[in-house]
Amino acid sequence: MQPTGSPQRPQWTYLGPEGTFTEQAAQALASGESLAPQLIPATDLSAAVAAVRSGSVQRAVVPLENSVEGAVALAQDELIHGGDLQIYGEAYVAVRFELLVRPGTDAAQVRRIGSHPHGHAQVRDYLAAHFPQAEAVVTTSTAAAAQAVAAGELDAAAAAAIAGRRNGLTALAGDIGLSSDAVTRFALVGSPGPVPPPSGNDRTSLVAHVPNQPGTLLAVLAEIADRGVNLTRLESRPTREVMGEYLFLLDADGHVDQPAMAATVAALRGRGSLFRFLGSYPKADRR
Ligand SMILES: O=C(O)C(=O)C[C@]1(C(=O)O)C=C[C@@H](O)C=C1
Repeated sequence: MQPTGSPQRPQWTYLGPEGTFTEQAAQALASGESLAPQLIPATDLSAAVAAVRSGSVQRAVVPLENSVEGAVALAQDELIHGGDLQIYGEAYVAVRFELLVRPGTDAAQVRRIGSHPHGHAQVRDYLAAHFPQAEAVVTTSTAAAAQAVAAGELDAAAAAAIAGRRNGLTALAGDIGLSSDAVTRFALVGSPGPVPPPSGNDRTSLVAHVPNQPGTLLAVLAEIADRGVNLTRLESRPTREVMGEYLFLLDADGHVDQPAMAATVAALRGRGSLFRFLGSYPKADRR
């Protein structure tokens, strides 16, 4: 119970259960808040986003892209389709995988190994080399796989060390990912609202729609480049309407309150290419 008269703590959700990489991102983002949010695990990414859209929580933390496996398509699609969302912040989390088992399990007993699809993609080479006969079982998150191991439903999980500690598991092997330096970028999303003021090191995210005609994407990119705005990511996702028609997710350095970015956004809106403004927010990588 919160004492009467004290400010209500905001509620944030994240891809749970406890022990996911997303929880680590949520904790990092929450540590920057003056009023510590209450972190509530969600069963999957869509449930986390739905909780924001319904207003039952203020924010959701979702994985956007990984330095090894690339975009998290479902998160990109949630930003494009359905009710409008806005990005209020981002966090980078180092992604190190351990092969977690119940104490006493040896390698010969490992037949079913669980992880999130993005987790499996990052440990595929290790599993192929060391457990070629094992079945790769997809779970809703890496920590859900660790829970399933603790419950005896799986033999091993490729998950974060913290998921092992939370579930009483031990590591049969450590650092089993394709890259020891793998990083996942997470977004703090909410319903559309006031854009946070410029921090001096910001990113702006947009969704552009360009007709399938010669030069239309180039014209959008020229609006950005001609104003000296640095594009940091360009991702395409299907419109879900017509085969061969795409929406483009754009990330660029700068804040919509700054003249060059404001002019870029206005120009894209003017040519009918601005499908969604996803927000301006502080960059986490300081570059
Ligand atoms: O399952 C988790 O622990 C997550 O936080 C999800 C997720 C992802 O969606 O990419 C996050 C980081 C890792 O790259 C693997 C899985």
